Amino acid sequence: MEEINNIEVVPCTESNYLKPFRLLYNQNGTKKSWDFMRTHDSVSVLIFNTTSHCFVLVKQFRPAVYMCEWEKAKTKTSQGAVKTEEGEASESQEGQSAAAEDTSSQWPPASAGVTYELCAGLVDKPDLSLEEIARQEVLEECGYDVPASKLKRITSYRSGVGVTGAKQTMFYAEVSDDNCVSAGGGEPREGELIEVVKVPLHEAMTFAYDERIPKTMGVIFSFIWFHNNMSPKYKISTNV
Ligand SMILES: O=c1ccn([C@@H]2O[C@H](COP(=O)(O)OP(=O)(O)O[C@H]3O[C@H](CO)[C@@H](O)[C@H](O)[C@H]3O)[C@@H](O)[C@H]2O)c(=O)[nH]1
Ligand SMILES: [Mg+2]
Repeated sequence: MEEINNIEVVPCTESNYLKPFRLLYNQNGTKKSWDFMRTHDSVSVLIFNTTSHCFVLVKQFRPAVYMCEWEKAKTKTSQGAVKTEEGEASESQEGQSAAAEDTSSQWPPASAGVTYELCAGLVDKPDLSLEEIARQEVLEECGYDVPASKLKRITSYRSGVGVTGAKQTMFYAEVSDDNCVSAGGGEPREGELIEVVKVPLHEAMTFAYDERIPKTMGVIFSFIWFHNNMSPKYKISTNV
């Protein structure tokens, strides 16, 4: 799906997206410190297509996920083999010490960094409501034009409580093929490369609990929310 090359890892000294800080404080008389990142809040949207009875998800390459897989592959290489989540294995090269210098020989395939997610976006436009931002993300990433008033707020929660503590607000959008105005795929100007994928309703629970499919907690939670709140309107199979 993706072709990722010319990979370089460099220190992040300044960012529009993350700002690292250290909080020093006393808790019940004990001196403590905690390192955290300031980042944007976000919205996510569970999209259900009533024409095809499918959930509409996005699939994209996530550098942070990829680097976790790279760390894992590196450890395994030093033990003798490179292995990725999908179970692809390759023998490590002869002359391990020389290979250790050239990290490119240890990069896992790009697919190791691709995850299934709800359509989602950062809250980085102060003049827009959460619903408006969610509406824009549904249009840009998935190609469905739905009015903001049709977005139903599911709930909000803190994501990454140890590192960012940012709030994510989740919405539900019911769409039909008539609302589909483009193929989606994200904003090319922002360098977004997103694949729109459909998960049939009857496969949703199996999909949610299949650990071989890398995905966010939002996908799992929202499928369960749908099961609890939208059935019996739409029947969902739960043979897990
Ligand atoms: O280091 C960075 C970070 C972001 N971007 C740009 O910023 C955009 C952010 O896209 P957006 O759709 O607004 O946010 P997402 O990356 O989809 O992140 C959302 O979706 C994630 C998965 O659900 C959640 O973890 C996040 O909290 C949530 O904001 C990207 O496409 C890039 O264009 C960069 O170029 N470099
Ligand atoms: Mg996004």
